[in-house]
Amino acid sequence: MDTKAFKRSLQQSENYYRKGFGHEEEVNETMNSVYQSSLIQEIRGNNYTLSRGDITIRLAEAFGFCWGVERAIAIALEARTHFPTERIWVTNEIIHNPGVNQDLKNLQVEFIPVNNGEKDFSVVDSGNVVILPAFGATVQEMELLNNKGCKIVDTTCPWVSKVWNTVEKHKKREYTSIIHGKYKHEETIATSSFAGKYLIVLNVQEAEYVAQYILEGGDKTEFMAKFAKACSAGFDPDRDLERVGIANQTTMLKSETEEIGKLFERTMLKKFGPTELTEHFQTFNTICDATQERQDAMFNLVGEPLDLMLVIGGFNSSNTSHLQEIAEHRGIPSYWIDGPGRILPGNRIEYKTLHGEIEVKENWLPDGKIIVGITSGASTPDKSVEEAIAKILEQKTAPALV
Ligand SMILES: C/C(=C\COP(=O)(O)OP(=O)(O)O)CO
Ligand code: SF4
Repeated sequence: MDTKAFKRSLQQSENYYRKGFGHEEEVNETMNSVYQSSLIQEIRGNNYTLSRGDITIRLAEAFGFCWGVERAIAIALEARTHFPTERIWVTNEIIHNPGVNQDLKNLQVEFIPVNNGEKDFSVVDSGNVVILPAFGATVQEMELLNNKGCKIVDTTCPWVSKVWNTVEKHKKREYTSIIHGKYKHEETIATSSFAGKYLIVLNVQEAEYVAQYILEGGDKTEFMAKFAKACSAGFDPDRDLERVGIANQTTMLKSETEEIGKLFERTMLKKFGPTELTEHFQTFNTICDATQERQDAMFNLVGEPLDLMLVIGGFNSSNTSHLQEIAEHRGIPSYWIDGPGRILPGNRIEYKTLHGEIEVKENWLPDGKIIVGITSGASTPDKSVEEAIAKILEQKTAPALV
């Protein structure tokens, strides 16, 4: 399929919407009352600090809803207002926050069912409204929905679309896209659907393995087993790594994306020499500002003398996982929760570690004076942070049980 031509014709279709519907005022009011927090605003205005008794809360200087997330939720809410009686679907979670997805369900927005790992689009009828989430959707899904005669409301973040344009450029000039991302993540699945040849690398170690293969060759069977689910159909490492371009999932660890880009640049330089470099390597900066700001703020925060960190965001949220990673690598006790409900009575917390286990920690807030750092992912409403702070204050100021 000529994905670029399809995208262009879709954008001209009268069944395709990617802006609001003129209900901004009403929707902004709802968003403010449901997701914003005056307490958090106050703490922001107080040098990101709140002190009560033995406890000091230090907030990261950038956290919470990014522009793309606010935009996606607002467009979805506007679509509900604009199509009050139509059946409305979302192809996936709109963003990785359980509370926000539940809010949409409460408005009778339905999610495409998944059976045996496959989405079942047979439930969608012509004339239904289908929302594409902030991560986007694959070009095949867009085509299918368009052929069905659905109204498509596209909330894909423009930063994500920028990466799609990048892989289109690679494809046009026959570069293989090396995508730094998670091959199972919706955004990376969508991005790879616009790519020609591609290979997805999760981290620097995987990138180093590929770079070494480029320079020295290696065991092709082992290579293909390692990247079986992370490359385009018919991928051949001996043929398809001569010309590479770098792309990324927008929410990966920024420093890692940069390191991977430099690694492939050095590799191609070594293999082909400086005069041939541009024929074999292409890179564009597609790290989104929000990811950059939240990770930079987190690095600043963990440089302070904190007793512990609380990281709030959906358990399937990639950007939140990287905030947790920064704290864990720094050796700070860090608790990743997907909402304030994980802070339990009796000074206990149910949290996720980077390795994926859900654990319960007793006495997670130590006695005496403590400093707690708090941040939240790009899909977490400030209201959740407010509620978490309220629970911490309640715990620390409640009289001890004897
Ligand atoms: C929509 C989006 C980011 C917003 O945060 P999310 O937590 O929803 O998503 P992600 O970090 O990618 O797992 C994709 O860039
Ligand atoms: S994290 Fe960046 S790319 Fe993702 S939705 Fe937010 S602004 Fe867009």
